[in-house]
Amino acid sequence: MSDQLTALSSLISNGVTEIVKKYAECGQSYPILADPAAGDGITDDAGITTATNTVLAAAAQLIETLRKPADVLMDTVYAMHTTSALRVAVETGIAELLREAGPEGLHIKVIGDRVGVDSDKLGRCLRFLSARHIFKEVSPDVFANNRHSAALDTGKAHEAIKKRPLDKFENAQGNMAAFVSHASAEPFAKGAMCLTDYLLDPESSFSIDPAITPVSRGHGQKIAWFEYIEQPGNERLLKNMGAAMAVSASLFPKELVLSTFDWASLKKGDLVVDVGGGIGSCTLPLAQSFPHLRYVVQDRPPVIPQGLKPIKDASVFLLRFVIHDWADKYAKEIMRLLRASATPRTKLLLLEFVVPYTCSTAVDRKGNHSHIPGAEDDQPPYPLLPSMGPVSSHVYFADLRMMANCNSPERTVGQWAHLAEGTGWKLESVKKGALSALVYGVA
Ligand SMILES: C[S@@+](CC[C@H](N)C(=O)[O-])C[C@H]1O[C@@H](n2cnc3c(N)ncnc32)[C@H](O)[C@@H]1O
Repeated sequence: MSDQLTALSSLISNGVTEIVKKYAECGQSYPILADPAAGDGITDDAGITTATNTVLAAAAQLIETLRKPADVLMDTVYAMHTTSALRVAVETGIAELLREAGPEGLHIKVIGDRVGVDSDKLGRCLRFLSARHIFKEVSPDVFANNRHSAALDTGKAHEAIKKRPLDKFENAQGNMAAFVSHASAEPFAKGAMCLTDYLLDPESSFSIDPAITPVSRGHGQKIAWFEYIEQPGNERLLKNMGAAMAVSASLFPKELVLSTFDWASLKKGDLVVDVGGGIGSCTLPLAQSFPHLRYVVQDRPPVIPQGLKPIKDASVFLLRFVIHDWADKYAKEIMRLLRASATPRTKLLLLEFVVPYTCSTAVDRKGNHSHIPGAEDDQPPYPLLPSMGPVSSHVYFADLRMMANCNSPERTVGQWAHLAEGTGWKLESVKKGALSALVYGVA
C-alpha cells in the first residue's frame, strides 16, 4: 500500500514539474484559481494535457486512498446538494452579479436583495460552492467570482437576465451556465432519484423503450425525452437543450472535430450531412475550416423546420452525440437507414464517448478489437486506474444520464464495433480522446 502512495505522489510531483516547465517555455504561468479572467490555460499542447491528466488521476486516487470509507460514501451520497446549490447560483445569476461587482465582491445581504431571495440561505449555498472552489469567499459573507465561477457568467447584464430569463443563454454560447441549467433541470433531478425504482421494476428494468426511463417515471408521462421537451409548456427545456448542446460542443476544442477525420482529403463539393445536428454547432467550425465542402444539417422538424429528407450522395454522414441517445436495436436501425442511403464510398463518422473499463482489458469482454487502428488499450502508469479517475468521469456521468433520459448507453470500443453488425457498416478506425471519433466504412 505504501508503495502505491509513494508512486502516486511521484506521479503528481513529476507531472507538476512538467506542467510548470511547459508553461514557462510558453512564457506563461499556470492560471490562478482566484482569478476570474484566468480561463482554461493552455489546452492545445499534448505534453501539458498528458501531464495534467496524470496529475489529476493520481491526485484523485491519492485522495480516495487516504480518506476513510465513511467519508467517501458521505460525500458521494450528498452529491445531490452540489447539483442543487449550483443550480441556485445559475438561476439567480450570481456570476453575472459578481462580475459587475469586481474583485472586492459583494456582501450576501446585497446579493440577496438584488436577486430577491433570502440572503442567509443563498449565502449558505455560495459558501458550500466556495468550499468546492466555485466562487470565492473573500471575507466573511462577501463573495466574488473565481476562475471556476466565472465560467458561469453569460457576459450579460444581471438586470437584463432578470427581466428576460428565457433569453439568458441566447448568444451566450460556450458558457457553462446553459449546460448547468439544462443538466440540473427538474426532470433530470427527479429522474436521477427514480433510478432505483426503474431498475427494480421488471417492466422498466428490462425495457429498451426510450419512453420508459427514469426521467419519464419522474415526470409521469410515458413518452421519449425529445417528444417530452417539444410539448407545450416545456419551451424552456427545448430552448436550453439547444444552448446546452452548443456548450458541450465548445467544451471540446474545435481542433478535435477538425482533426477527427481527414476532411482535407474530400473533394471540392463533397457533401457532409450532419444527422441530428441540432443547431449545427458541430458543422459550423467544419464549414469555416473546410469551405470546399458542402454541408447539410438535419434534425427533427421542431429543431430544424426543413426536417429530414433522405440524402443519397453524402460523402460523410456525421453524427455527434446522436447514437448514444438510442439502445442498440434503434441505433442499428438508424445505421441501417443511413447505409441504405449511402454510396459505396460514404463514411459514417460518429463523434461519441468511448467508455473505458476501470480495469485492464487485455481482452475486451466482447472480443479483442486491437486489430482496429486506434482501438488498442490505453496503458496508464502504475498504479492508476485505466479510466484515469476524473479524466473520464464525464463519460460515466454521461452513461448514467443516457440511461436516465433515453434508456440508452454510452459504449465501450468493443460495443461500438459490435453495433455495426448487421447494419452494412464496419468499424474501420477509432481516434480516442475526450471526444472520440469512430469511422465506419461500407462493409
Ligand atoms: C444529443 S443531441 C446532439 C445534437 C448535435 N449533434 C450536437 O452534437 O450538438 C441529439 C440530437 O438528435 C436529434 N434527434 C432526435 N431524434 C431525431 C430524429 N428522429 N431525427 C433527427 N434528429 C433527431 C435531437 O433533436 C437532437 O438535436
